[in-house]
Amino acid sequence: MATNRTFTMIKPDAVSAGNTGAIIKLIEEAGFKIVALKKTQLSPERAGQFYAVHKERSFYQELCTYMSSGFIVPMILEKNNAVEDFRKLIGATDPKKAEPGTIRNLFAKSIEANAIHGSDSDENAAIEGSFFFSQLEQF
Ligand SMILES: Nc1ncnc2c1ncn2[C@@H]1O[C@H](COP(=O)(O)OP(=O)(O)OP(=O)(O)O)[C@@H](O)[C@H]1O
Repeated sequence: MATNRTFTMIKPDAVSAGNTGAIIKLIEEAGFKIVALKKTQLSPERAGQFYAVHKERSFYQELCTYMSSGFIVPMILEKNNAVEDFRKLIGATDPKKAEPGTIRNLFAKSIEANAIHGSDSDENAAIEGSFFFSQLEQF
């Protein structure tokens, strides 16, 4: 199961810019099925927990402030080879380096406000999905 799933969230810059629908359309057109979806907002503390792996990085506090600044749309997605294929679909962290046609190339504002998150491994996809969704919601 885990190898066919990934976790994503549309970040505050893209939600507030009204790009949620356009981004979900690209995700579905790329063959991903939506398993779970919600609109929510993180507190700075919850954002800090989600990005705890980055707590020694210089941008950590700024990232937590940004990620709690508005609504986000977390989702669990399903597709063969989901983690790798989704990282390709969203493109590089820095939108200036993201391939044309990728979600970050099309919608990201900066290396921080980069429109969307994608899990980097099957293990993290499962952990991150469970951060936002109960077992009952992950049918
Ligand atoms: N140099 C930076 N300055 C500011 N913010 C950054 C920087 N590098 C990364 N970030 C922010 O931290 C997030 C996590 O960084 P990471 O290196 O894990 O990138 P990623 O794996 O492409 O992104 P994500 O985990 O969100 O999919 C980035 O998506 C971005 O929002």
